[in-house]
Amino acid sequence: MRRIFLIGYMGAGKTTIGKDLSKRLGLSFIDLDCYIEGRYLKTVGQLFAEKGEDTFRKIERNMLQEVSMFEDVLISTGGGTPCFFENMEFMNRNGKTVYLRVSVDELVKRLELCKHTRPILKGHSGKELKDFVAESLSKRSPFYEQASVVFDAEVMLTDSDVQTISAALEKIL
Ligand SMILES: Nc1ncnc2c1ncn2[C@@H]1O[C@H](COP(=O)(O)OP(=O)(O)OP(=O)(O)O)[C@@H](O)[C@H]1O
Ligand SMILES: O=C(O)C1=C[C@@H](O)[C@@H](O)[C@H](O)C1
Ligand SMILES: [Mg+2]
Repeated sequence: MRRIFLIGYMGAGKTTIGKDLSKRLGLSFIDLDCYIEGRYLKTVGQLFAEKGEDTFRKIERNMLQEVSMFEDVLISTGGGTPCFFENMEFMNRNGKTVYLRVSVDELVKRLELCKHTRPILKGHSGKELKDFVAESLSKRSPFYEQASVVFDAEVMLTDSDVQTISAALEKIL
């Protein structure tokens, strides 16, 4: 049985790279944010707005535990998933965790383009966005760094990079 959890900050590429990686490894793909949206028939943004972050985090933990029943699967988590409750420890007990590490400057560049779909960024831009990302990444890093494997995802990963990651993961699965 093989189960991978892809973790990292918003914009690290968990959803983008996860799809490709799962195909190469012959695993089913689940994006935890999409799974939650499908179950609640609401976007993550709507859930934050209507129920608040605390309730979203409880939903996220419950859905994480539910998708972790699946076997031979790659699960792309939400950016905050490893940092609440005992989720990081839970993932390490139930599969291999893979952290996509990206610097603050690169994250800010990517998030400027898609920040409106991430409620936690609260529409910040420019220096405010950079300060926010720097502060929250420093709080979250101790969780992310508990991953079984860390990959540098600073540059747009090419086919051959994803192939290298896939081959490295084959060895530890
Ligand atoms: N390696 C990369 N280089 C440059 N841009 C990237 C890279 N990976 C993803 N992106 C871009 O960054 C944006 C965010 O990527 P993606 O949605 O995969 O991040 P995520 O880690 O799933 O974030 P979230 O935690 O918010 O779900 C997308 O617009 C995507 O095209
Ligand atoms: O980093 C975060 O806290 C989040 C990341 C997204 O994947 C979503 O789960 C949500 O927007 C919260
Ligand atoms: Mg995602």
